[in-house]
Amino acid sequence: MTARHDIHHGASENGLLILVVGPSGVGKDTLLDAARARLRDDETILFPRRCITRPAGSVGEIHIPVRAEDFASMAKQGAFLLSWRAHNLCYGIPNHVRNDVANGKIVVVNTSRSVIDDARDLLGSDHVRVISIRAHEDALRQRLVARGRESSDDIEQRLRRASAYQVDGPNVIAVENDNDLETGIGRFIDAIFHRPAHTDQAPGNRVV
Ligand SMILES: Nc1ncnc2c1ncn2[C@@H]1O[C@H](COP(=O)(O)OP(=O)(O)OP(=O)(O)O)[C@@H](O)[C@H]1O
Ligand SMILES: O=P(O)(O)OC[C@H]1O[C@H](OP(=O)(O)O)[C@H](O)[C@@H]1O
Repeated sequence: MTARHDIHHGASENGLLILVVGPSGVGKDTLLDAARARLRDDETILFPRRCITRPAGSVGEIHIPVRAEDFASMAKQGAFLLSWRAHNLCYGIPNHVRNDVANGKIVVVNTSRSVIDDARDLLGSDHVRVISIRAHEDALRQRLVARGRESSDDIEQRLRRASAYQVDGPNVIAVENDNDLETGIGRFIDAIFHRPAHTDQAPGNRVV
């Protein structure tokens, strides 16, 4: 569903789109919210809200609510840099992000694993970093149930999707979010700045 436009011309050397990916329940929005709060004084780093056909006021992420009947026409009019469908919802990253990256900003967004290559095609791999949040499969279920946003059927559907994609290619940083939240936040912020961080990557059923 992603419109293809070439923005290689004129892109700033420093601009970077950071895609935060991983299976539902792994902690993407939680880590993003914490980083957004801690880095709020850094004008070079932006955490834009996503357009989602999910009603406003849902548990968790603060998003830009879009009516399902409007989403397709918005996508056709080029409103989104990236867009995809998942969990019976439509998601869009607003198109202004392309200019933010071209102007040298670091833009951090929660996206589907299915649009990583679209982003690389659109912005060039040098301007895309992928932060792949990982956790044990059993942690995903516990967290989705505790979050209480989805029905049990939706949770099972999300868990089935957990291992649907492999995250690979250039400039991918894995962040383990199995431990306490503060550890996960520290690792996530290190990955945004691409600071080498200690990761005790224990074996087990990790979900990339
Ligand atoms: N390290 C952690 N330890 C314990 N609980 C966590 C940790 N990280 C996140 N959580 C909790 O797990 C639940 C799911 O987190 P979150 O909504 O951020 O996941 P997500 O990857 O954004 O999921 P989705 O893609 O479905 O939105 C939340 O209730 C959150 O508080
Ligand atoms: O499984 P994949 O395609 O990687 O991710 C599918 C969707 O699940 C998550 O959405 P939400 O935050 O749960 O609404 C991701 O942000 C993405 O939009």
